[in-house]
Amino acid sequence: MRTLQEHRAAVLALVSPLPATPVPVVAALGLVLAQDVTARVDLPGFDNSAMDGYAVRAGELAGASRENPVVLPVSGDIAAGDTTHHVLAAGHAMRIMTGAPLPEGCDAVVPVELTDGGSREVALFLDPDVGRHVRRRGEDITAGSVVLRAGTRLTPGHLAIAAAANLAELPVHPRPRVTVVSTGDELVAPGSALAHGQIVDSNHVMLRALVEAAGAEVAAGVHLRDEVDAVRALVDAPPGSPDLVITSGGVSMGVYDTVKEVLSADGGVDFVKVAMRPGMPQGSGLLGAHRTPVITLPGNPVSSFASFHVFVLPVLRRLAGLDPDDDGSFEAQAGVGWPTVAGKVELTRVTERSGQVSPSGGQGSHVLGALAAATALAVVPADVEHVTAGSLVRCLPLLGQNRPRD
Ligand SMILES: Nc1nc2c(c(=O)[nH]1)N[C@H]1C(S)=C(S)[C@@H](COP(=O)(O)OP(=O)(O)OC[C@H]3O[C@@H](n4cnc5c(N)ncnc54)[C@H](O)[C@@H]3O)O[C@H]1N2
Ligand code: MOO
Repeated sequence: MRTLQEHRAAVLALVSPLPATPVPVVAALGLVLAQDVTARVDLPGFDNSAMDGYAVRAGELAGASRENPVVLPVSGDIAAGDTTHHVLAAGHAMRIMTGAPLPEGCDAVVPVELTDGGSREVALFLDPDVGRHVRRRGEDITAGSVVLRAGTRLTPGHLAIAAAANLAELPVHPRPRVTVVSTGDELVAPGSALAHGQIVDSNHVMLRALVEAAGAEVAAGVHLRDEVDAVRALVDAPPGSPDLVITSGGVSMGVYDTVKEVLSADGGVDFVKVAMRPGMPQGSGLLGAHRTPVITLPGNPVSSFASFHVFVLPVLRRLAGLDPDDDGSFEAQAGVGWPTVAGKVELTRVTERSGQVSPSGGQGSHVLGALAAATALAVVPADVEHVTAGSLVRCLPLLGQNRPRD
């Protein structure tokens, strides 16, 4: 039997980061930068006003106050977006708006609230320092400087600075595209009339949602019956031409476990037992002549869900250009004690409350109630047989939860 770490290493060895590609800055949210990027312009690009008010020469307003205003003629208006090169004549003020370029000769701005608001001449009540309410060219960023580093997962703030630095496209690792395949003759779509022995294909919905919650894209989603020809067609040409195929079901010891039968014969996929609960039967490899990476997950819904978090998520992170190990794991205190299986890593579905974790309900690999209630998986090492209340356990946050992750 493999350890969880050994199988994780085996699946990670199947992939490398997807090659960098330029993507429009508006479409880059959540993607990972493949190279450092540098500003194309200074930010601000020109000296400009931080206030709606009057452009002045500070030295001409010495001693100005509400009681002793300095009155100057107003020689014009400058709006944001005005591309004319204005010059502030000595002994004059110009009306200026927030973001408008300063006229030559101006070294301070008096906010309109500290004036009488005049349009032909203005009484100014402020004796400003040089540079007051002025945003200097390049004070935020200078052209040619690195604004974002390779490896950054792009947030709205990152996109704002990239756009302001006048970058139309960013070199990123594209979003990994995943084909989700559920297998089994017993499966029908949600909302169907269920004949005896049939169940709803909930793994299909769950795995697609996990793919999206992990920041990847569903290339195609299919349900296959336990038929050799159907699985062989998947080997020959996975729908959606994905970067990764994930399957659920058909990997254990049953006589209708067609995924295992066909994919082992295909030669590219190894089926192994991993010392973990749930999720013992696993498979991975490179599918067919096109060598698309594939991870075969067990059919039991909780097993599929837990296996996704420990095997598929790191692979998606690596494809996306992220560190697979930087998965947001955290330590928490066990709020209660609970028994675990000896000799296998146990992935207990837990809920977190006030910094403590407790099992979220029944732990059978078919029990969806506890899965839906959980916020994390407690990763209990193989040599632990009983988690004692108050001990520290390592936890992996569940995808789609509102915990901070990059
Ligand atoms: N003799 C043995 N039997 C089993 C073993 C074993 O070692 N020896 N391992 C058990 C373990 S552990 C697991 S996990 C399962 C894995 O089985 P498969 O991956 O082959 O999955 P199936 O047999 O197809 O289904 C198992 C279970 O899950 C339900 N299922 C399957 N697909 C879906 C789906 N898309 N949506 C919802 N539910 C699904 C299915 O109806 C079964 O109840 O094998 C054990 N058996
Ligand atoms: O390994 Mo299975 O996933 O325990 O039910």
